[in-house]
Amino acid sequence: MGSDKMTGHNNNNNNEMSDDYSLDRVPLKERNMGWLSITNITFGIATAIFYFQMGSVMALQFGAMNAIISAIYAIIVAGILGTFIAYLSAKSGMNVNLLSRGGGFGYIGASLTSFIYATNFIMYCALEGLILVAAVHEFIPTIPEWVLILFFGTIVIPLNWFGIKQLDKLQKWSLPLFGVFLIAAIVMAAIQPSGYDGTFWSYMPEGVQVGGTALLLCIGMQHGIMGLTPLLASDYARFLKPKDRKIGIFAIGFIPQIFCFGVMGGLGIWFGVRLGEPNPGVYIVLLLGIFGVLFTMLTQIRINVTNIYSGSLSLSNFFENVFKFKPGRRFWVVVTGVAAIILMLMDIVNHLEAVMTFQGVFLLAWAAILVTDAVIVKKVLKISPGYYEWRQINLFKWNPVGVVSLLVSSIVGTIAALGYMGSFLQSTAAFFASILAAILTVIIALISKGKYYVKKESNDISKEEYVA
Ligand SMILES: Nc1nc2[nH]cnc2c(=O)[nH]1
Repeated sequence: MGSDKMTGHNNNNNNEMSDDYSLDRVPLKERNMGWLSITNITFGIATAIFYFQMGSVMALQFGAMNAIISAIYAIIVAGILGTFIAYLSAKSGMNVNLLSRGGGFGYIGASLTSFIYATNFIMYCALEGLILVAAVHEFIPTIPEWVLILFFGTIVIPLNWFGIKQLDKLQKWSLPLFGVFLIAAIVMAAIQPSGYDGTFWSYMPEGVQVGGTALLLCIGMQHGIMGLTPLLASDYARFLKPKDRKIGIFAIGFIPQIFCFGVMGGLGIWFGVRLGEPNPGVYIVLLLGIFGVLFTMLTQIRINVTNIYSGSLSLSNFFENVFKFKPGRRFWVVVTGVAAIILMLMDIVNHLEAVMTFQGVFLLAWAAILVTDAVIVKKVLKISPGYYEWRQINLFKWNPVGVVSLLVSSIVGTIAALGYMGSFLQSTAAFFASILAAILTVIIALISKGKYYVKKESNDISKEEYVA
């Protein structure tokens, strides 16, 4: 795609798969996707029934109003971060793996983030796959679970073969079907007698009130996943047409958060309260029968295709940076899929709570560092280049700005999130870790005078791609 000259490395794999760009920015002339197409791809994540579950569990345990307030908080924080990150990606043509290289981490520093990010997608892929396997197994218990794991684990691999254009088609065609199933589920729930007499938002379990500990616990649950959606918007926003940028960054960065936490989470609250059941795997099948299984199949395949896509991009970046190993994105699609299958077969996903807690803190802090670096270090203080360098030849291996900020904030935040610093900090750990990460980013950038961002300034980046 003519980008070899720019990267200084051989990009045969990219040439074969014209829409790959796993190790390279998307060149300006290839940024040709409309905002609606890209927003639609990110809806693959937003339609996951995981968000039903979040809403239902929070409402039944901590009260509907606390669940609603925490959802509004999640939409605002994740939406603001997502919009900024979508802007950086649309301007530079890079996803967060590439942005991190010149955005405060250095190229080995950025491989650290890529690796943790990749493991997160593999774990989510296994988690989402197991939800699907459980629903199908419940309906057809004669098929052994391991067969279902192999089948549904494998099916997402070919669905990722042709990159972003294939994702676009898949999400586009399956969205109307999702809409039909969703409306059917809402109608079926509405015509059933409600398990709760009042309006759904007034539901409160015994002894729980609005605000206080119950609200903090809801916020703590939201923190577990809020960092991920803003970051992964970048895998898709980098393909945005420049002329769609104004509306596009908002559509890609903010609207999916409204859908995840607001619409799906809100429906989860309503279903949970109405049916008195926290598990959508149970109530969707109760409401729709065999169609409930098909609905689950659809939502889980939609989300797992995006998990495999983002996972493969992150693994490509890690192995290129650290081992100079560049077998092409498709190789990493297979590795991500197989790793998720192994996690499912070994049944260890449900024993990774501490790891998931760490990931939640880490992802929000990482998003905060990227945004702080762009807005404060690049734009206000102007102590690092106004563009994002991604070529190893021009980069230092490590930049303490992002690496130290992320390690310190994630470690402190995880200790707090695991409950070692009291119950207030347990629920708010990811938020405070991201504030700490932002402050450290500015302090370390000032102390190091931005020395470790680039070895030498480039003069071949178009002004159009500068973010500051
Ligand atoms: N990207 C992503 N976000 C999620 N949020 C909740 N579940 C998931 C998932 O499997 N993948």
